[in-house]
Order: sequence, then structure tokens, then C-alpha cells
Amino acid sequence: MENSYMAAVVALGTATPDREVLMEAYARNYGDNMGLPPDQILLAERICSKAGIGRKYLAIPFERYSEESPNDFPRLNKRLAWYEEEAVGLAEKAARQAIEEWGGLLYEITHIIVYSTSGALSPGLDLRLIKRLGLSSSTKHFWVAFNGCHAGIMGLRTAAEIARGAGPATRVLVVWVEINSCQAQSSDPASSPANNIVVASIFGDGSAAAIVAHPSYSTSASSSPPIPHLFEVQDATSDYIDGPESAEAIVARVRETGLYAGLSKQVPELIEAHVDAFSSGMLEDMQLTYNSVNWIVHPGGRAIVDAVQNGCHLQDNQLELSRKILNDYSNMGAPTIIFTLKLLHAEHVKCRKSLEWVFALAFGPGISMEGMILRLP
Ligand SMILES: CC(C)(COP(=O)(O)OP(=O)(O)OC[C@H]1O[C@@H](n2cnc3c(N)ncnc32)[C@H](O)[C@@H]1OP(=O)(O)O)[C@@H](O)C(=O)NCCC(=O)NCCSC(=O)/C=C/c1ccc(O)cc1
Repeated sequence: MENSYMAAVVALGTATPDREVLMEAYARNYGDNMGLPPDQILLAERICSKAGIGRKYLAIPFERYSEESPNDFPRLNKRLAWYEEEAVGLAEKAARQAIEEWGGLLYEITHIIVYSTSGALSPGLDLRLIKRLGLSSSTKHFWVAFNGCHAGIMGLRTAAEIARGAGPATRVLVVWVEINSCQAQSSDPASSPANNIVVASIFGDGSAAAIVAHPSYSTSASSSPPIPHLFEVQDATSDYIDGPESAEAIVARVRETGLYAGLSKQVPELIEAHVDAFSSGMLEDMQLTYNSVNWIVHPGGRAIVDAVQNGCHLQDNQLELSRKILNDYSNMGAPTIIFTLKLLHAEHVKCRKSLEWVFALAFGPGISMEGMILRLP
């Protein structure tokens, strides 16, 4: 009998750079190394104290910025060089963890898709990972740059659509990697100091990977021993918040000074105003309710998690996994929601939570909204 769900997530991997940075001294360290005036350091301290972040992992410490001469504050080429040095190794670490957890044979991976917003390269990380991981040279590869944080769910959805359409032998390796630490700004005249401080405060570095397979994976004639699915992908929907305020509320631009991330102060209230209609529409279609699902929300910032909680009238415990990942890793962009899903799966294995359904939700430039309904088998 044909399975009714789209695809199976059969493995998840995560990785961070080795350098752990505690948030207590973060604002001063950022301010001192970037040459900020005292009032901006105070603002950075205020923002860090409200960020809901306890620690994060950074590949490029702020000291690297202060090592550059003041007249040569790292420009785009320097930042892209830093990205190239760090991104592929971190992505490889997450991908290897997922492959190991899966336990299958490398030549069975049919597709690889890599998402990254914090840098740009060609040949892309897709081809570089094929070589470093030793995948077949005929692996179909996709390099999807410059999407933003909603790409965590977008990547799972795309992999599920490929796996569903391309047949039982399909194994899609999806990798997300962000080296946000090479994008810290202080001197770009086109952006406000407060925006620079918010961006430097809430973002960190990380990578995640998933292996997504056709629903009949465990019963296929694969030479690998079948392993239980982590999640069944049941449904996925994309939408965006329309209107003049939201179109430019979250932006990423490539400038001479590096990548510019712009976050308007309106982002949390825009999400709060629209998240209920999007979420209830998706869940009602599957005869689910807010209380019958585990909520996995992209922790884009403390105010984003608050906005979802307020907009959907959720209890504190419904968002505790998103807040825990924000506290332990910060907003790493697209990989962050995969860290949150992995944590949910680990908790499920440990204590068999009663809820089998999962609602995952991510936001990015647009304001794009990506929702996915999964089931813990
Ligand atoms: C932790 C924050 C920063 C502050 O907490 P708060 O409860 O809002 O606190 P306050 O309202 O008291 O604000 C503290 C100060 O920060 C200022 N502020 C407060 N948001 C702002 C603000 N977006 N601007 C510029 N000043 C501000 C605010 O004006 C205030 O300044 P001051 O009155 O002088 O103390 C909180 O607002 C927060 O979590 N904001 C982040 C929300 C957000 O847009 N997240 C991104 C979602 S989308 C995503 O995840 C990825 C997108 C992405 C995009 C591009 C890429 O390249 C990659 C990825």
C-alpha cells in the first residue's frame, strides 16, 4: 500500500565551531574590538541582556576584526575568504554526523542540497562536499545560496518533494551552514548602529544536516540495514506576510563592506499579527490543534519566539525547546530549526512524550513563512 506521507527524515546531524563564547562579556568584547563608542556599548549590553541567549559558537572571533588595520576594516573579499576557510569544514562535520547516524552506504546518496546565506562561492559547497565526503561523482547536486532563516524548513520540504517524486531509492542529503561571524558590522554608513548591534548580538554559527528518503525507505530493497525513521514529513506549506512594511523588514544584501543583514523593529509585531492564521490553517487541514502538536519554532530571536507565543496564545512549555536552542546556540540562521528538531527527537527517545505530531515553523526575508507538519513514528 502507498504511504500517505511525503517522505521520511532518517538522520539528523549538527555541528558548531569549537569556540564557545559566553554572553556575559559579549557586548563589551564586540564593542571594544569593533571600536564602538561607549553609548553603543551600553546599547549592546542592553540588547544582549534581553536576547535570551546564554552562549554561542563563533568561527571568527571579534579579535580577528581588530587585527585588521583601521583603514582596511574587513571588506567583502576578506569576509568571503573567512567564510571559505570555515564553512566547508563545519558543513562536513554536520554531514558526517548525519551519515554516521543513518548507517547507510555513501553511494546510496542520490542528491545533495546545500543552503547557506552568509557567504557565496562557486564551485559551491555542494560539489566541495561531494568530494570531501566521498559521495558518487554522479550525485545530483544543488547549491542554494542567500535565502535566510526559513531555509531550514524550505530545505526539508524540497528534499521531501524530491524523495517523494524520484522514487524509493532516493536518499537526499540536505546540509545547512552559516558562518554569521564573518558578517559583523560597525562601520557601514548605510546601516544604523542599532541594527548592527542587534545582528551581532543574536546571530551565531552552526551547521546541520538531514537525510531524507522516500516513504517506503524501511521496506525498500536497500543493501543498508533499515533504520527507524526519525520523522515522517506529512505536509508542508509556504506563504509570506504581504504588505509594504514586511517586504523590507528582513533583508540581506551584499555590499562592499560584506553581507548586510537588516532587521526592522517591526518584525516581531508583524509575525505576531500573522502567525495565528498561517498556523491554524495548516493544522486544521490535518485535523490537528495547537495543543495536539509539539511546537518547533525557528528561534530567530527572543522577540520572535515571544511573538509566536503571543500570536497563537501558547503556554510557556510549548516553546521551551526553541528557547533552549536559542539559549544554548543563539540564532544560527537556517540550521537552528534542525537543532531544535534533533533536540525534540532526543527528548522523545528519552521520555516518549505523549504527542506524536510536530508543527515546525520558520521565518525569513519576505517575510517568508515556512510550515511543516511531521510525525514521530
Ligand atoms: C533581543 C532583542 C534584539 C531586544 O529585545 P526586546 O525585548 O525587543 O528589547 P527592547 O524593546 O527593550 O529593545 C532593546 C533595544 O534594542 C533596540 N532594538 C530592538 N530591535 C531592534 C531592531 N530590529 N533594530 C534596531 N534596534 C532594535 C530597541 O530600540 C531598544 O533600544 P533602546 O530603547 O535604546 O534601549 C529582540 O528585539 C529580538 O529578539 N529581536 C530580533 C528579532 C528578529 O528580527 N529576528 C530575526 C528573524 S528572521 C531570521 O531569523 C533571519 C534572518 C536573516 C536575515 C538576513 C541574513 O543575512 C540572515 C538571516
